[in-house]
Amino acid sequence: MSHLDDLPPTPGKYKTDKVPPYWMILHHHRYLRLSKLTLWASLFLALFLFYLILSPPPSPSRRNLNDSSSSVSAAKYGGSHWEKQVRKSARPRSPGGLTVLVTGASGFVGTHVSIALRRRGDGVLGLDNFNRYYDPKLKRARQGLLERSGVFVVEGDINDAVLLRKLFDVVLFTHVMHLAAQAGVRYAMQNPGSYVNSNIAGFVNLLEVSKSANPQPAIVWASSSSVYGLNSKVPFSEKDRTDQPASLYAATKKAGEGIAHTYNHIYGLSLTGLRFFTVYGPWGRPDMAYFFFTKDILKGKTITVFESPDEGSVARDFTYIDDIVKGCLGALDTAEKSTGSGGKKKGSAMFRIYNLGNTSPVPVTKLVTILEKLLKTKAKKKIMPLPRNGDVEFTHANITLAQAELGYKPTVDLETGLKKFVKWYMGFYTKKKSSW
Ligand SMILES: O=C(O)[C@H]1O[C@H](OP(=O)(O)OP(=O)(O)OC[C@H]2O[C@@H](n3ccc(=O)[nH]c3=O)[C@H](O)[C@@H]2O)[C@H](O)[C@@H](O)[C@@H]1O
Repeated sequence: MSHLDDLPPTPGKYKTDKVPPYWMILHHHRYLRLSKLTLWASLFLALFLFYLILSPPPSPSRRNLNDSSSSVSAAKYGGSHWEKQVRKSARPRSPGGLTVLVTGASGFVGTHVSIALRRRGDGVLGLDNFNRYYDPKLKRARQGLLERSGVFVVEGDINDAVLLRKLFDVVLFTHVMHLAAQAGVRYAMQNPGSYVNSNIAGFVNLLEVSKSANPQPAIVWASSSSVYGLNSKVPFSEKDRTDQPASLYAATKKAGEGIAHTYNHIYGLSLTGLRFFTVYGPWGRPDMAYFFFTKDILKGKTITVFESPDEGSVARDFTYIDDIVKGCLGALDTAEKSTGSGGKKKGSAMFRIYNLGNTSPVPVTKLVTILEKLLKTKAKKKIMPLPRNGDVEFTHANITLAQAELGYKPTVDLETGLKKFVKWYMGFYTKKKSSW
């Protein structure tokens, strides 16, 4: 019922000797409405004051964050001491070394790439929001490792344009290694917003700030093998179609490739996308199968192993972290300069996409057998048909292009790589007596 519905629809319809005059009714209704309005206004004011008292002051890292579920901690930056740390970390130690901003530096790939760059004398500044997608203690432990290698990690979010501009003001980055992302294929069904927030909005924010920087950096970023989606032609080549994603994660990574292309086209940013194939190894991600299978096998918990609908095995082109690091460094080293300045394109810049895989897919059942052997424990397995949760049946990389242009040549097979992972896992989790 609208607030007008209780007024007489046709004035003059009522007899004047039985009902008060129209203006009196109107006045009475106005009075009632006014007092109701005052009541609601006071209630709203009280609630607003209550909210103001209870809510914490806004932190810069949340300014552009439209998804609260990523649990971004408050950014800690600014001041002369902070700027000194930033400059020191970003300063190359060898002549001609690169000056690289690594986003997602406390992530799995970010940590390894940052340390490798630092070791060979490049300047590296890390950026990470330490969100709670998986155990932040592991990210903090990686941060400790980075600090011991001389890499300072700024705590902040790629959606924070003010922070990014500040970093580009303090340091003239020659390169950005963009690894900050919302990873994981299956989690996209639970928290779709976090994928849009990091992989699309965050990426655009980074590109916006980079295109306005002087000089513009060359950018290398993480795409994913998942962009091949439901393709059945193997091995996957960069020339193949990528328009059938099976998960929102894949769709956001594919969108990232399109977005990158526009920034290359309009602003002359040099951009290189790397399609990683199921990267694993020490300091890895606890949300990935090889990691939580290890944890569950050791605990005697049942693991679920997916199989194809036709009872065939699900397989992945598992790629060891050291091989991926070499591919990342190869991409940074061969990236040509961006051409734009002052936010304007001056000439065409390079745009590249490469597969970084291992070229030998292994069934997930074989992954379990290797783990059982390394852990000397029989796994309790539940075999289940592959659910429609974003997973694809198999991945297999054609790496000819990366081999020819980046000098990429994977050398570690799954058994050798898992051996190194298990060694790290046992050392890390038993030494720390963690609750894992
Ligand atoms: O290659 C990539 O681009 C992607 O690789 C991994 O995704 P995925 O290959 O699905 O890796 P896992 O989640 O570790 O799964 C590995 C295999 O184990 C299987 N699996 C997973 C979970 C489970 O409980 N049981 C199971 O059999 C999956 O179906 C898959 O075949 C990463 O999680 C993504 O972030 C990355 O982008």
